Amino acid sequence: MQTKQNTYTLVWFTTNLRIQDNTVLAHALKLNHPLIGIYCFDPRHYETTTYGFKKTEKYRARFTIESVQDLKNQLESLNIPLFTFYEKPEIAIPKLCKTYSISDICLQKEFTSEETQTIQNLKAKVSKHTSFHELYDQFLFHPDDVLIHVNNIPKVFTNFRKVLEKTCAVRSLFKIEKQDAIKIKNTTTIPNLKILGFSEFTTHTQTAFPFSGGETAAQNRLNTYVFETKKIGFYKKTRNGLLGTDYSSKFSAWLANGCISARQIYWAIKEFERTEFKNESTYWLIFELIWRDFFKFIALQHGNAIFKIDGINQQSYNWKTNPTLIKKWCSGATPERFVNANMMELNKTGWMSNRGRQNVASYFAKTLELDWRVGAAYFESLLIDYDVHSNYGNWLYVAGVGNDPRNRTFNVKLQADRYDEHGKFQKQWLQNTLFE
Ligand SMILES: Cc1cc2nc3c(=O)[nH]c(=O)nc-3n(C[C@H](O)[C@H](O)[C@H](O)COP(=O)(O)OP(=O)(O)OC[C@H]3O[C@@H](n4cnc5c(N)ncnc54)[C@H](O)[C@@H]3O)c2cc1C
Repeated sequence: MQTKQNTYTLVWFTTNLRIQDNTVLAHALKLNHPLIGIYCFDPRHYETTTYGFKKTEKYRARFTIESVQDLKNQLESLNIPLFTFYEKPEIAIPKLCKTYSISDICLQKEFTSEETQTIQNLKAKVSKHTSFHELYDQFLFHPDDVLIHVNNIPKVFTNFRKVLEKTCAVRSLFKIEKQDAIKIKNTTTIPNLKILGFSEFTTHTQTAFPFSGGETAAQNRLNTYVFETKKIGFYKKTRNGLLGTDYSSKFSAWLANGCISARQIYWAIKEFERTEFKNESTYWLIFELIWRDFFKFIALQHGNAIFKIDGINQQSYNWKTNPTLIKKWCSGATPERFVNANMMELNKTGWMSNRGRQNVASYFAKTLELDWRVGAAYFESLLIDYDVHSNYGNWLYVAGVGNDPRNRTFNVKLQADRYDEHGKFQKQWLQNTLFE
């Protein structure tokens, strides 16, 4: 393709770390200037928060480094250089704009406060002549294709799902082609764990999430889980599991940083249904992807209320902030073995199953009546797959200030009996601690 050579388009990668089916990248290419990519490891993401723990712990930090390394390799194969900095975007990007003549900046459209504030800060610092192009790319169902106004998004998931399934289609996938080579010297490097403030570490031998970050690893997992092993065909039966890599898809971490799109997973499942078989399980994974969209639409609808103690319900409870109880929960030292085992798993691996998350969150917010935002912030710190909408949406839901119409409390003893009948999971994480 002929491109205009004097000016460049900058693609600012955030949580869309892939080249294929990347709406922002595709849009940038249409502007017909040569492309430069940038990714900023934002120092604010690696600071200690007012709750006393890091905003991002080592597990997600390493997964992000791996994802950005893979993105850089993928972009190189398209002749697009990726500049990487350990600097705030509002500082790094204006500097890059001064070095190169950048006419357009393309990025994923965001709608939560920290992200939008960073974008505002940047806009204030670059030339008025630079055009910004912000595009949604994190949804399964594109917000522009959803016929109901965002203010009228149903509060109950089932109603939301039914409307979307009836009235909305998932957009098709597109391929990004190789570009003409451009002569730009890129000497930037990807920061290592040490630079981000961590020591190197080895992956726990019993982790349920032994995977690496990056588009390549995400595509491998998609192929393995769906087509090679056909485990997708048993998903509904296994999804409440606690041990091993295959009880659920494990797509969440790659989805959270955009190494894979929800659309790519959806269309892979459709292909599987067409060529192999279709059953309740193949549908159920799509059903779960709609849950993911639900919390994104709730964030879009309610803005900052998703971070407020009274949540989207404006529901006041007598929340406690007992530091000893919080510490015991975080370190897996409560009177409940099942809660402790899950917290141990999280602390040692950065992973916890959905069943585990529901139980420990319910125990924190409903049984101990602790300020749910502290629990959510702890998850934000530790989880490899932390995603702002899914994390805060689920915490609101479990804490009774969100979208659960039944406002349930989990009985963790009964849950342990049901989902860890022989105590294998509890033994794995509680016994190990005695020998470490
Ligand atoms: C308190 C709490 C906090 C959570 N925090 C996060 C988070 O920060 N990031 C995150 O991705 N998920 C979060 N979840 C949702 C869910 O636990 C994980 O998405 C899931 O366990 C990831 O495993 P998987 O990819 O194997 O999921 P699968 O069971 O294979 O599901 C496939 C995909 O569907 C989506 N999904 C499944 N369940 C949910 C759900 N309840 N809400 C939203 N999306 C869902 C995920 O994208 C997941 O990758 C949270 C749940 C709870 C109860």
